[in-house]
Amino acid sequence: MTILVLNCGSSSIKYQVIKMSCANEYSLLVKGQIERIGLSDGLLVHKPVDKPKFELTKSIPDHTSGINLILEALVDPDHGVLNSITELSAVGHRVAHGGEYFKDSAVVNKTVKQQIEACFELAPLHNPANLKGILSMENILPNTPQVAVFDTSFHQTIPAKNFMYALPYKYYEEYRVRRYGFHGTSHKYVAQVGCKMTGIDFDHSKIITCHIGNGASITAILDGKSYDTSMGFTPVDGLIMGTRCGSTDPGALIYIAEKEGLNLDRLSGMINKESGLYGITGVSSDMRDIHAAANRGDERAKLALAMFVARIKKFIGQYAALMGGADLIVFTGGVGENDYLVREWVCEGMEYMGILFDKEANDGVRARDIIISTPDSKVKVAAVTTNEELVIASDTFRLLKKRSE
Ligand SMILES: Nc1ncnc2c1ncn2[C@@H]1O[C@H](COP(=O)(O)OP(=O)(O)O)[C@@H](O)[C@H]1O
Ligand SMILES: CC(=O)OP(=O)(O)O
Ligand SMILES: [Mg+2]
Repeated sequence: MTILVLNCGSSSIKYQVIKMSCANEYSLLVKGQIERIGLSDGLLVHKPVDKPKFELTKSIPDHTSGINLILEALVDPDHGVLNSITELSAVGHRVAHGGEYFKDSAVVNKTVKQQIEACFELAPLHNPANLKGILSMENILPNTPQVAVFDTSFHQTIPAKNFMYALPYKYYEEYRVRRYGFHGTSHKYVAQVGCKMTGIDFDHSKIITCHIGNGASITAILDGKSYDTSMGFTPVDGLIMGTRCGSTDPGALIYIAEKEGLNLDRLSGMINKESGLYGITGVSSDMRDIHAAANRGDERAKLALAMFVARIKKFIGQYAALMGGADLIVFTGGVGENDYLVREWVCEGMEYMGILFDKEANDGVRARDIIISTPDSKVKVAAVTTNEELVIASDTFRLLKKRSE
């Protein structure tokens, strides 16, 4: 089964073409990504396994134009990996919000599309992009099955004491307002890889996974199950992100809305698209630009970095308290995998909870699975490259196989 996986993030599209012959046997044909969607210098990086890498810088205004660029690259005579798009037997999609509709991945049909759309207002930066991906592929390959894999599924084990908000109970009953959590596919995958690297038993352990990309979330995984997570009803809660504010006093938002006469739409735009690293600095939503500005002496960029790191530390502390400690902390996502300085700053001064950080092992390491705690550290720390696409391909294979039996 030749599967195209599309992972439409808020600022990026990651893709892979994977050939799967059975659940654990696969070969990768190409992986790539489009970055900086919506900024003036969008970038396509296309890395076929058997051919040289291809890169293209151009403005990529939205996800649809991004998908078109990817499809062109897949069949290009020089760096393509397929003769024709019709060689694809299935498409697996990452979908951010599945609400309480989906506890597992699903083969896309009319109802599934309606339910993804029903979650639009809960994940305004993601679900529209995810559905656009599905519809674009449906147009191009109307007879090819598509599977949706949800960020929220892994978090369905979170107990009510951690997923409920202390709002009037009727809003949970009437509207299912609760914490859902996101990046579940990634949190589970990197926790399992981190366990293999450190010899920790995934099913009997306390793990804190930090998925820090443009969107960022932290999860407490107790005995192999998601126990709490920093994103909430929507992906705007928790950590400071590229353009999202993360946890903020709701009273402050009401106050600003009143002062500025913001309607709910503009308030939502403000917390989702104008806040976070971009909002604090006015420079960029991209962490690389924030470092560059801080190095030039920009005080607000320095402040944003300090706030970003402090927020991650606070969540690690909360989750260690909630689980009675931690055996393993994992960093992943664009920042977690590449930004060794952020990893170092987060782990600084954490000896009190048993973290002995290995600065030498960590220094300069980007995009590599590596243990960054010293051998005698009680709490292990690792950086792990996430592979949401592989999990999505496996789920696509599993569901379509089951359907054909
Ligand atoms: N070498 C790097 N150093 C620091 N940050 C990086 C590096 N490479 C990527 N990033 C950051 O990772 C973030 C994007 O993460 P990613 O997980 O790809 O995003 P998304 O949430 O859209 O999936 C951006 O803020 C980018 O600056
Ligand atoms: C849910 C979410 O924030 O996703 P991303 O990291 O891709 O923006
Ligand atoms: Mg992402």
